[in-house]
Amino acid sequence: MAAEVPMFQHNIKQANQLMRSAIPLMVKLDIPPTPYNYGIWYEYASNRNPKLNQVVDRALRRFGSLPAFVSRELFHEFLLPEEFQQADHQGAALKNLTTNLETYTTQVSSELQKLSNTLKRSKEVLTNLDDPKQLERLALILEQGAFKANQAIEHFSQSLQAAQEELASLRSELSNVKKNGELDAMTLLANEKGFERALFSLLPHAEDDLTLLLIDIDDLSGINQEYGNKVGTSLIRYIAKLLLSHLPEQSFLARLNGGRFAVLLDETELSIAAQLAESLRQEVAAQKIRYKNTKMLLRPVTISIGVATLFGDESPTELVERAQHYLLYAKHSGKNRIAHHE
Ligand SMILES: Nc1nc2c(ncn2[C@@H]2O[C@H](COP(=O)(O)OP(=O)(O)OP(=O)(O)O)[C@@H](O)[C@H]2O)c(=O)[nH]1
Repeated sequence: MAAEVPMFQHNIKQANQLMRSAIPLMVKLDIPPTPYNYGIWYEYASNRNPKLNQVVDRALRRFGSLPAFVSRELFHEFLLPEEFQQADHQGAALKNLTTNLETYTTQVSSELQKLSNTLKRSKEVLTNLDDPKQLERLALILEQGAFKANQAIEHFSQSLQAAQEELASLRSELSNVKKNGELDAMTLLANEKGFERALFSLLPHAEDDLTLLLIDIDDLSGINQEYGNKVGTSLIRYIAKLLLSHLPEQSFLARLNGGRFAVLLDETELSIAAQLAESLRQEVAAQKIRYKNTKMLLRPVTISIGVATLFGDESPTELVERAQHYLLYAKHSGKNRIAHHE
C-alpha cells in the first residue's frame, strides 16, 4: 500500500516540523539514521497513516525498539509507491527520499552559499561601479540574500533547539525504560524478565490454548568453538530475526539466554503450535547462513523446540518446566526436532 502523500511532497516547513518530531524518537530508540528509518519515523510523526502507527506501536511495545529489518519491511509496505515496489525495491523512490532528506538538512548551507555567491558578485560589481542606480540595486539584492539566509538559519535553529529539548527529556525516559531492564540489547527482543512479565500477564486470561515454545540453537558451544564467539553471537541475532519474521503477529518472542528463545502463542492450541514449531525448525535447517563480515558459509545450523500448552490450572512455572522437559527430550533424541506431549 502506498501512502497518500509521499514524504517528498511536504513543504519545507511541514517537513521540518515532522523531522523535529521524528529525530528525537529515533535517538531515543537508538534507531540508526538510514533512509528507511527516516522514512518510517517521519511518517510515524506525521500521524497520517494510522495502520503504520499501529504496527510501529505494537513493535515498540513488543521489542522496545524497531529492529532494522522491520522498518525496511514497513518502508516497503507503507511508503514506497506501488510502481516502485514492483520495479525496484532499492530504486528511484529510495533515491528520492535520500535526496530529499539531504535537501532538508542542507537548506541552511545552501542559503548561505547563495549569500556568499551574491557577496562575491557584489564585490566584483563594486570594483567597477560607475552608476549610483547600480549601487542601489546591489544593496537591495544583498538585503534580500541576507534576509533569506537569516530566515533559514532562524528556522533551522528553532527546530534544533526544540529537538534538543525534546531529546533531553526523551533521553531520560529512555534511561527509565532501560532501568526496567526488560530488553535484550543483543537482539532488541524482550529478555527473560520481559518474557516473565508477558507470561504472567497472559496467564490469568488464558484458556487452555496458551502455548509456549522453547527454542534452542543446537550445539551453539560447538559453533563458538569452530568459528569463534563473534560468529556465534551474530548467529543468535540472525536466528532471532528469522524467528520473528516467521511468527504470527500476535505472538510474543523473547531471548532468554545464549541461543535460547521463548515464544508465547495466545489462543493457539497444541496441534497448530506444533505445526508452527515444525515449520520454524525446517526454516532454520534450510538456511544457508553466511557470516556477514567474511562471507564465510557456516555449517548447517539447527534448532530444537519444546512445545507445551497450558493445562487446566497450571502455574507459569509449571508451564515453563514442561516446555523445558520437552526441549530436553528433543535434544536427547538427536536435536533438530520438536517435542511435545501427545
Ligand atoms: N557466541 C555466544 N555464545 C553464547 C552467548 N551466550 C551463551 N553462549 C554460549 O552458548 C552455549 C550454549 O550452550 P548450551 O545451550 O548449554 O549447549 P549447546 O552447545 O548449544 O548444545 P545443545 O543445547 O545441547 O545443543 C554456551 O557455550 C555459552 O557459552 C552469546 O551471547 N554469544
